[in-house]
Amino acid sequence: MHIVTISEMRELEAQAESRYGLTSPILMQNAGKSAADLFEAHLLPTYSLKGLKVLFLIGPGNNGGDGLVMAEHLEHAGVLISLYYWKDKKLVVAGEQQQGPDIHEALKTQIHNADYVIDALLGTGRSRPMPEDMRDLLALVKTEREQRDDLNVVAIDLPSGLNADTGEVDPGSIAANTTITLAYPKLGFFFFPGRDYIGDLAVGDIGLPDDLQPSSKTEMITGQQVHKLLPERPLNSNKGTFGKVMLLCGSLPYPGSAFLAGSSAARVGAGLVTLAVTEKMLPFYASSFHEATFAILPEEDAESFDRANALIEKLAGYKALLVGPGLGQSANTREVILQVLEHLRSLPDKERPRLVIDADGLNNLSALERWWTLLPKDTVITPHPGEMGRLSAGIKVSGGNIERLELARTKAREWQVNLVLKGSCTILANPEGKIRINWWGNPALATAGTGDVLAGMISGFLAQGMPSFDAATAAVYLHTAAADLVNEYMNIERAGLLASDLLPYIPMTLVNTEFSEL
Ligand SMILES: NC(=O)C1=CN([C@@H]2O[C@H](COP(=O)(O)OP(=O)(O)OC[C@H]3O[C@@H](n4cnc5c(N)ncnc54)[C@H](OP(=O)(O)O)[C@@H]3O)[C@@H](O)[C@H]2O)[C@@H](O)CC1
Ligand SMILES: [K+]
Repeated sequence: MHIVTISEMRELEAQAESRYGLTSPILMQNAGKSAADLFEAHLLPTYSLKGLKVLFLIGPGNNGGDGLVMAEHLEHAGVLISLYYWKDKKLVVAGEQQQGPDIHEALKTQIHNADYVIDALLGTGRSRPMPEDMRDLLALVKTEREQRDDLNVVAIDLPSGLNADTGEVDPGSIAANTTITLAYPKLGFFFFPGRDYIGDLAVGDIGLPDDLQPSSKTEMITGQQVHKLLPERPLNSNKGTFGKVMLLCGSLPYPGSAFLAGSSAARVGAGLVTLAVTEKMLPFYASSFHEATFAILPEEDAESFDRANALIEKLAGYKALLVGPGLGQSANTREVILQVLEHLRSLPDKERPRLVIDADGLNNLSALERWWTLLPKDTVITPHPGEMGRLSAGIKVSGGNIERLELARTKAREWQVNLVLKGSCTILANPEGKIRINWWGNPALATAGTGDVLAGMISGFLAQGMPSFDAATAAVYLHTAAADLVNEYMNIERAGLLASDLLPYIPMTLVNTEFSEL
């Protein structure tokens, strides 16, 4: 699904009118109806609309207009509606305009009684800081919600005061429990602080014709998209059908990473997983990872040439190679990586295993001048912000702010790689400047070994012949989906997820994509 900026959204609106006669009032009718439908279908699984108390905060522009249309639909469905028009300071309860000197007190009562407050004050037309009286209004809602957690705030299009391009927020903005955005998610939703203000995201349909598409090259990854990307599983198949993946991972202080990455490759459906390990490490893996096969390499103090060659000799017939997790950063190991890269570059396209480089693979690379010139075509790299900083000559990279986006786009082009810049809302960028962003994040993933799982999943998809950018896309989405399942089924509310908990849930995430709403 496209992600749009404010100007891209305006351009679409203009085209809708000039090419299809879809004027602003028509779009607004569609928007308000769609918001009401989403409210009913998704927001109220446990309530009925009849008798529900909903207060609408109505702003001066079209965002307020959307709110009014939504209110009308909900009123027909039996919702008890009150409307507060911010600009005119007018309060209407059940169709009656409230009179009297103290509208402010009457408004406070409405907020106190409401089940839901709909924030339809400002949308994409926000052009300056919020006036004090709008901040005060939202502060009343915020205070009330602090008193009782059964008050829900639903933002129409976006939480008022949020900058839809950058994710910056006004000091008066309040976080929504749910945002019903119209037509397409806005870029600012994916970056902090904005990300924290969106709550659950639903996307309303404003009736734009299918062939009217935004010019943006930025997409939000959706389950439906991933479902289409996943490889077929024909009946007439054997383990060769789904490809072999080789892992150059793990070393004495970090043995677990090869297990985690290899298991993840198998869990997304790779036909065969081979760990390239030394004889010293073999007993550990042979006893913990029964399904793996092994390529035995010389010990780590052997000549790098011999270590690399032992791997290269075994690589024929493999469709994917993962290098890095737990590998260590000795000069000898760096030499091994260099020789393996040289070998991969020398192979014809069809015979070349597709490469994923993660963790110590990246740390080793970043010690080299112009490291990106050493990579074979179609490589995927998966840095977290710290690794990204090292790869980019020491610049500081944030975990979730907007400047990550341009950095990812620029570097993927310059380095000619498929870049997975991890963080909250992981960003993927390909050499052609295409961007995909993962909306879903899960703080429980901030624990050791989850990166190994992600890298393993990517390599498992590559083994099945998926193009590199798509393999990374599917893996990133399913990785957070697996964490959500762990939270749900293991009842993990806050912390305590182990990377290995993800493994048994990965297959379920593949199936679930078929039924995902977004
Ligand atoms: N695009 C589409 O296709 C569709 C868009 N739709 C909807 O329209 C929304 C965009 O509508 P919009 O352009 O009217 O802007 P909106 O956000 O309602 O506010 C503008 C008003 O607020 C004012 N104002 C500005 N800043 C302010 C501030 N800080 N504090 C106070 N006031 C401020 C400004 O007034 P002025 O600057 O003139 O004083 C103006 O009156 C979009 O988010 C979506 O909900 C849908 O209906 C369907 C199709
Ligand atoms: K709003």
